[in-house]
Amino acid sequence: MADFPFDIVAFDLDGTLLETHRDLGTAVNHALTLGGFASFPLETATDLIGGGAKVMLRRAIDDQGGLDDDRFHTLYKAMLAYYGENYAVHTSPYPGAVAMLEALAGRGVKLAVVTNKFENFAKGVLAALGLDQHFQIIVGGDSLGKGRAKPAPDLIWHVQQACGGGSLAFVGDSSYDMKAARAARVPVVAACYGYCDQSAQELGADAAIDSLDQLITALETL
Ligand SMILES: O=C(O)COP(=O)(O)O
Ligand SMILES: [Mg+2]
Repeated sequence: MADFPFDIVAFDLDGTLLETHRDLGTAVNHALTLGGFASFPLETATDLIGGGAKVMLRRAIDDQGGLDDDRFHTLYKAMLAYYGENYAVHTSPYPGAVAMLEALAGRGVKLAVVTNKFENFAKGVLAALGLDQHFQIIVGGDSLGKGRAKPAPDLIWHVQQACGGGSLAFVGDSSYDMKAARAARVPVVAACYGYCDQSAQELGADAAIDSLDQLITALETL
């Protein structure tokens, strides 16, 4: 039993543990350029993140008039290939991430990642940043198959089971995370510094934090 109100803390990745928008945005821009579309400023990539790579490219292309399925698929594959080679160029953990993960582990809490990124990208980027060893399990949008990524509850239940059961709290930055946690019937903390597609109030989390330094106290007072 952990010396903490939760046995397991599961984290979203993009916009929660890692600042990934520059590398994701560069990969989208690579595909947009190949397709003859205008690229966009990397800072605005934050608005496209949350639903996984395909949703991200679809939103960027639909903003410029859309594309037929075959050509979209070609650009999507090019984007994934580019990202797979360049996912840790301008990606870093948010301030306080490592200290917070170590503090939770020191209190006997099991840690997991539940992202809508592809599992191999999530594992690759965490390994490149030297963070993978903190986690008992890392799952992505493709880990359980179609229709089981967030906002479905399945990935959260999967990591809960893989960690041996027990109480779980979830931490995420987007409406996908809030809906998945609600569907899984677990408490959720909103990372308001992330790529939130809604205000803290609209996200309707059980607690909200402005930095990862605030997470442990937020979880203790849920
Ligand atoms: O890459 C995305 O769009 C989503 O990733 P996340 O679930 O880690 O936020
Ligand atoms: Mg996110």
